[in-house]
Formats: sequence, structure tokens, C-alpha cells
Amino acid sequence: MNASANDTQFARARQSIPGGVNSPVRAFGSVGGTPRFMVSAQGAYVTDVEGHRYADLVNSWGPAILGHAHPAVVAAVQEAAARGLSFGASTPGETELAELVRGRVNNHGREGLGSGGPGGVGLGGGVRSDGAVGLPKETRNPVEKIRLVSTGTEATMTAIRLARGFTGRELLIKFAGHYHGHSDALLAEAGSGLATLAMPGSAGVTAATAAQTLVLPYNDLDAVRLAFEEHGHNVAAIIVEAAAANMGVVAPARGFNRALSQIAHEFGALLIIDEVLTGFRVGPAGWWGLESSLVVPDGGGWEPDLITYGKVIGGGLPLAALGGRADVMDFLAPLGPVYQAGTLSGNPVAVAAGIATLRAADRSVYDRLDATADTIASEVSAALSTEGVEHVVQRAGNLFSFAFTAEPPRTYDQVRAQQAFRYPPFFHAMLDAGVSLPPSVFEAWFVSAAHNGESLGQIVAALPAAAKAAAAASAP
Ligand SMILES: Cc1ncc(COP(=O)(O)O)c(C=O)c1O
Ligand SMILES: NCC(=O)CCC(=O)O
Repeated sequence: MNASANDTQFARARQSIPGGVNSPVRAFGSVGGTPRFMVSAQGAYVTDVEGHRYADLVNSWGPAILGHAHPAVVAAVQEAAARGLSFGASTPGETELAELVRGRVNNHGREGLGSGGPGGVGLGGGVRSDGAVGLPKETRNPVEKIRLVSTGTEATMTAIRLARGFTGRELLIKFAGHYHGHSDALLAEAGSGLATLAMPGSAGVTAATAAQTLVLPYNDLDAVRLAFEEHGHNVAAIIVEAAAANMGVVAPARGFNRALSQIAHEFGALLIIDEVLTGFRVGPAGWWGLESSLVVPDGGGWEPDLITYGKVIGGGLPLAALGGRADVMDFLAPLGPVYQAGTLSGNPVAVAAGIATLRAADRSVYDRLDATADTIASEVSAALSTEGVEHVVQRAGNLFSFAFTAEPPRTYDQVRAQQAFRYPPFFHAMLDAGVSLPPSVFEAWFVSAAHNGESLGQIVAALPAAAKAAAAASAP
């Protein structure tokens, strides 16, 4: 039998590239089969080397909120590229992007889009705060200053170094199942590809580095308090995904993020909110905007000291950022003693893509993302229920995933206890019907504003057979 064009590509890639992939999450490690090699993407669809077109619910793992190759973004990239690919010098666009971000997150996202107010977006997962009465009080802009880097990994890695430099302390607290990129300090019990491949951590991380990271169960404030009672005066920072989305989606329990900020500050530590995945995707001011706009006015806000961004901020090109309190950010070189640099940091083409994406992502885009997420989540859930497949829909704003359990998981242990074997046949039935899903039950599904009647119809039509396949799956 002749190998398909896709199989040939994969075989060839494996000769030159470890595992044939440049990021392990692209390998079909936990679902089996051959990863699809893509050649183009437009709107709601990606097209593979054999010409198969898939309605896309990966969307480049988050960046493509407008859909693929949005005309305004492509035009901005072309225009910027024609002016020069990289200067190794400052450009006006970097300041413009920094101002756009600061405007969006200021005062809970009430500014930045020019209209609309805090909006009534459901956060999912039970994090809607008590009452949500009126407007929250004015707070410090959580992003007083911002530095551009090239990847989310760099953003979180730098944020940690900065927190350590600023506080003069060494320990870092992270949560099991959270993924913050692949720097040494952050790989312990990480989500995403490590969850998919069932890796507890990574070889090559020294014991000394690992010992400086305390890993706690998510959504467990008692564990956080206990860790601070024991180590509090040596904790530089807590780092937390604003809403966890790398062990499937697990929203923070009501008040969890706020309590983290209070505990950290009580002990003189910093709170780093990782919005690489949620930032400018779940709302115009990211998860911080959604959650803080619902906090009761006098109940005390939650005040992250540093926030990291990636994915959407670069509109599909390599761009990420860390921002936060001016006094902390000014600890970065050249003003301060914490070193960070990058040949391509603030690359003008990537900056142009980011600016064009944020400009195009107006209130109507977020309304559309929310509505599309509602439709897909409820259609999938209905199809699974029809086949009697036990599951829960996990939501955090417009991010969602499905866990094959009776109760909504709140921790990594609970997520891992699900009937994960039901996902691979579901995934492949969808793929065969022309729908591209994340190839792991531990990843979030990403919608874009380009989904329309045609692509949604294709997704919905594929569901009955996929749900049947999930129902027929048996434990290994
Ligand atoms: C929450 C979070 N932080 C950090 C990262 C790392 O970003 P990057 O893959 O751009 O290095 C990711 C995604 O991969 C992420 O989801
Ligand atoms: N949720 C996982 C990611 O977004 C990461 C993508 C990658 O590492 O390729």
C-alpha cells in the first residue's frame, strides 16, 4: 500500500526532527495516529498536505482569536515586513503596543475598548464572586510598565527572576497541573505536554533548581497558608495560571486568586498571574479583567504584582510580555540589577501583528467568542449525554474542555483520575469528520471569532459518531 502524503511527511520529519515535531504537544502522543501536517489556514479552517480542510478548535493553541490569516493582521504584517524585518533598536510600535495593553487592563478593562463596561460574562466553574454589586473601586493599573519578549516561556522565566531579584528571596510556589512554559524552575508537575505524556517533570533540571520550587495542589488555600507558615519569609513569589487551562480547563475557586494575592502580600512575596493563555482571549483585559470586575467593591481587590502575556498579544507571531508594578519592573536592566535581553524582543513584524490583533478584537469579537464557546460546549455535552458518557464541561470564560468524570475536577489529581481513555476515539472520530481538536484531554479547546454557521454545522454534525466512539471505548 502506498503511504499517504501525510505519512510520508511525518516519516521524513522524524529523520531530522526529534519525534517529527518541534513541540511535543503536536505529537499525537496520547491519542495515537499520525499528526497532520498543515500547509495553510484561513478563517475557521486549517488545511493539511493532502488538501483536507478541518474546522479548527486549536487555533494555534490560542493566538488566533480572530481566525486564521485575518486580513487586517496579514496586511499589518506585510506592511511592517516591507519596512524591515528586525532592527535591533527601539521602534515606535513597541511603545504603541505597551500603551494598548496598559489601556486594556486599566480599571478592570473598563477602558481600552472605549465602551461596554465590565460586561456580564460568566466566568464558569463557580468563580462568580458574591453578589457582583456595582462597579469595583478604582485600582492601580496592574500593568504600569511592560517589557516585550518573544515567548511565554521567556515571560514567566523573567518574571520569576525579577521576583527573586526584587525580594531577595529564592523560593517559588506553583500549582500542580499548571504550565508556565519550559524553563527549569517551572517544569515540576506541570500540565500541558507533561500531563499528556505523564511526565512528572523533566530530566536535565538540577535537584537544586527543583528544590526551589514548591508545588501545591490547585484551589487549596489551606495548602498555600501552610506553605507560607513554614517557608513564608523565603518565598519570592507565587505563580499561578489566571485560570488553569493546561490540565484541561479548571477555573479558580471563588476568591482563590484574591486570597493568593492577600497571602503573598502578607508575607512580602509577589503574586505573578500567568495570562499567557487567558490574556486578551477570555476578555479584553484577560482573566484579570473578568474576575476583578466582579469583585465586590469593598471586599479588597486582587492585585497581581506581575502579569505575563503571550499568544494573542502576538497575533500568531512570536511575541510575549511581562508587565506589572512600576517599582518591580524598574528592577529590570538597564534601570535595575535583574538582567533580561533578547535579539528579537519587540520584533517589529510581531509587534505589528499584535497591534492589529488587539485593535481588531473589539467587544463584538469577545461576544462572538463567548457565544461560539457556549454553542460548542453545549452541543458536545448533549452528544455525550445522549450516549450516556459521564462527563463534565469545564469552563473558564470562553475557554472550555471536557473531563470524563462525575464531579468537576478542581485539582490536578482529580483531573488525572478521569476516564481519559474516552478521549482518543472521540478525537479521531472528530478528525476523520474534518474537525481539528487539541490532541490531548489535558488541553483547552480554543474558539475563534471566524467560526460561523458552516464550521459550527460541521462540528455539530461530527458529534454523534464521536460521542458513540467515546461511549464504546474501554479502559486499557
Ligand atoms: C499559561 C501558559 N504560560 C506559559 C506558556 C508558555 O508559552 P510559550 O509556549 O509561548 O513559551 C503557555 C503555553 O504554552 C501557557 O499556556
Ligand atoms: N496548552 C499548551 C500550549 O499552549 C503549548 C503549546 C506548545 O507548547 O506547543
